[in-house]
Amino acid sequence: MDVVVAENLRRTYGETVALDGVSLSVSEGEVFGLVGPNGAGKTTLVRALTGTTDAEGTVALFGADPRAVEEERIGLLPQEFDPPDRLTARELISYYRGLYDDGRPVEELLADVGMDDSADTYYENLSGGQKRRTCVAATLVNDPELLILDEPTTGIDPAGRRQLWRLLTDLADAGTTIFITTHYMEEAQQLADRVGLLADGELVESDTPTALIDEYGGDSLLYIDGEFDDSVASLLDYETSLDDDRLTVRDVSPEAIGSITATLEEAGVEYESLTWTEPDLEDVYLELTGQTVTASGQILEEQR
Ligand SMILES: Nc1ncnc2c1ncn2[C@@H]1O[C@H](COP(=O)(O)OP(=O)(O)OP(=O)(O)O)[C@@H](O)[C@H]1O
Repeated sequence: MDVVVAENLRRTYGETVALDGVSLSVSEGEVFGLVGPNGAGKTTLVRALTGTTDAEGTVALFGADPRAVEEERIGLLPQEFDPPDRLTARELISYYRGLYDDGRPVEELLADVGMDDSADTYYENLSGGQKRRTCVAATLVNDPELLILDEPTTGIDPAGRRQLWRLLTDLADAGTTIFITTHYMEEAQQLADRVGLLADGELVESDTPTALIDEYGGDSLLYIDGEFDDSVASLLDYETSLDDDRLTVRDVSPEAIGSITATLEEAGVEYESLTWTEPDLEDVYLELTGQTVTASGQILEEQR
């Protein structure tokens, strides 16, 4: 069953087209990762999906209008969620838990997000990552069937991010449907069953990370650094290019690296170092949109 279905969503703000005909669906138990840089339209899409902004097109959550769905079924973490500063993490989660008849135990929620040790610290004194984790716990009080998280890990340090990934993976394993937005390509690649690539309000492509990388990621590359002459390329049965002191060998599997180095050594070619890289979602995004997204979510440059 599809838990989320959006068809042809379009939202403009004056001259700005924030969403330009976005259609997607998320099936029960699936983790859908929506990736894109700042300004791509992620928050507008979350707001359209949750019925908190008026967009053209249609949205159904659990087959119904988002505004008609029982609140118990959904957990939503908006990007701008600013709880009162003078509540502790425990008090904050308790407050949200109190909105439901049958909420989850507060201690369990604190433990789930790794906040048990800082549970009695005022929200204003928590680190950025601790704040965000506390907010995630607040979205889980009602044990939602559908979790919608708008950039939940922005500003969280790598350890905190990985902890949240584990939590979300556990929730997904237990059957929770998750719609998560992020500008971290690695996060989408790690977490999502399916990834949607959003650029300038358009959903450019969506598929499993593996399928996207296979289709658009390009070749794996082996970089061999050393001082070579032009004849080195002819030794190898691969597509190569020589640039300064770097020989790039395309489409090399990890298993083939040994035979390449053996060939070089047999021919008496010395090299300084080897680096092997495989394509990832960043390469896919660049290939499809011409954009590289920085760690802070900015577009580095339009590369074509
Ligand atoms: N209330 C608004 N009024 C005017 N323009 C808006 C409004 N909300 C969003 N926009 C514009 O719509 C576009 C998409 O914004 P949106 O916040 O959805 O992107 P985003 O991918 O969530 O970015 P970020 O990661 O920075 O939050 C941007 O150009 C933004 O400036």
